[in-house]
Amino acid sequence: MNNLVLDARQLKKTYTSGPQEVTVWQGVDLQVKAGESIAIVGASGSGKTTLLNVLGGLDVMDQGDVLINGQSLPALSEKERTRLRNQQVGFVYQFHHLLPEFSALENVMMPQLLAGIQRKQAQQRASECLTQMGLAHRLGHKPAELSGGERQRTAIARALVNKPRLVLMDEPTGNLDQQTAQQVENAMVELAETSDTAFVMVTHDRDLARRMHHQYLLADQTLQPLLAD
Ligand SMILES: Nc1ncnc2c1ncn2[C@@H]1O[C@H](COP(=O)(O)OP(=O)(O)OP(=O)(O)O)[C@@H](O)[C@H]1O
Repeated sequence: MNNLVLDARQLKKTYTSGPQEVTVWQGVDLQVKAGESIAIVGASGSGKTTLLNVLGGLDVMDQGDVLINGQSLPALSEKERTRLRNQQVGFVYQFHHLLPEFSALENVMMPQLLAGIQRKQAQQRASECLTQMGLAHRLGHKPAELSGGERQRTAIARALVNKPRLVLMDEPTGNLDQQTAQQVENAMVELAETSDTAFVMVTHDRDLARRMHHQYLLADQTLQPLLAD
């Protein structure tokens, strides 16, 4: 079991709403191996984003344990968690969150500079990642000078640049028109097929979910394998 990248055990998350404690989900188990891709679908409000944030150490759970590469997130200090996130986890969101005043290349270099990698080396690796996403001709463009699909592919390149073991994606094509979404999806599916990174994607789109190796449904406060419909 040593190629398990993500090992989430018996997770429970609650929110306090006035005098009431509201359970978002409980008893959540999820294991993802290197090279595996999984999709999580579920209705709006079922807790998909909350789960992704807990898996990536951006939010805390009430019970359970999350191990990334065998390291238990609750056992780490905040500083160690930040370091682990920077070096081993990539995030892709529905909105690209690129820095507007920097070029695509500089945006993708950023996580490496934060990790202490030298500028020249960072530049080369960022250029490689953007080229892999079909953006070799857009390195110097700022986000406002890129199309929606190009921005999202830049965000994916940024998530991959530090060679993370795990990539977490929250509705990565949710903000794109159908044709652009299709192009970005194809790029993601190819990545998931060819790399040994583990991918966890939250999506409303069951067709896209089916292109991942395994599908789960978040409903009735639990995570369960999604049966074919
Ligand atoms: N900080 C908070 N305090 C209280 N309740 C919260 C908080 N954040 C989220 N919730 C509640 O937790 C539930 C799950 O929210 P979450 O955003 O994870 O759902 P989701 O499945 O990702 O929804 P969507 O598909 O609409 O993005 C919702 O009912 C939401 O209102």
